[in-house]
Amino acid sequence: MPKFAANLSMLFTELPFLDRFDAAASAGFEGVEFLFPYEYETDDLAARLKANGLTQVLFNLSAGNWAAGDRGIAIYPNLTGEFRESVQRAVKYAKALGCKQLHCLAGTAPPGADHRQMRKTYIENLTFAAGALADEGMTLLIEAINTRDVPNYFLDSTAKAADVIESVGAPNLRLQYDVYHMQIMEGDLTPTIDKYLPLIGHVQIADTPGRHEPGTGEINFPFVFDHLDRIGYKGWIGCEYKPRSSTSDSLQWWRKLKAPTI
Ligand SMILES: O=C(O)C(=O)[C@@H](O)CO
Ligand SMILES: [Mg+2]
Repeated sequence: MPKFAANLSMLFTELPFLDRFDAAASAGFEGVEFLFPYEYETDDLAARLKANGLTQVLFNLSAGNWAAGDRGIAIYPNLTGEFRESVQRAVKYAKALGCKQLHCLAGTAPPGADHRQMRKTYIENLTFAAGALADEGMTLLIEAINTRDVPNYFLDSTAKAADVIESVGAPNLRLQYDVYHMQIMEGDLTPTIDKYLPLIGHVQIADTPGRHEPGTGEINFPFVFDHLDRIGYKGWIGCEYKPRSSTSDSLQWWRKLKAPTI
């Protein structure tokens, strides 16, 4: 069975953020991920991880003003200074939390934007970030995101992400393959995973339509999970979905997977 991490930005939101660590561990998770740690003290986060024996699997570099709709700053030529600061800050948090993977959002490119210039900036920023993370034994991840939820997101296909990874050419830059986004944009999930397996550092899941738990939509998750085992995927799977009702109810698929007779 693959290793599953609870995404604390989406699961257990019935609770204050710091209490979600305890809830994830009580539900049987051994790893957690979330969007951003920056409004919390590293000591408080580290204490929750330690008390619950949890691994911090992943979080994101700052991505601009999230509440205002920003989804990354890595492609903007006028924000390279801010980008570099965000790398330093993320590495500081990651070291304190023992976290080995950081995701870098790209940003959105409105119609008429200079895509060639943005790609150049993106490559330069990723090269800088991958270098800074390599010094700490960490991996940088990029994720293709569906443009229905995030219109104009710069990185919107697995092939484009693979091309960017090749252009940067850093061994610690890898792909975050989000099954939900890629079902919307591409379908053909397991052949795509097979093709890009050597690049995949992290997987995330949600069903579609709705971005709810496995079993609520069109994706055959038992097949996908078995497939990941069969092909030897050794990374984590982040449960990055919005529970259709309560988090506890939404975890029925997970209880079944752990104890198939239930
Ligand atoms: O939206 C997603 O999917 C994510 O993985 C977030 O971390 C933002 O990229
Ligand atoms: Mg994702």
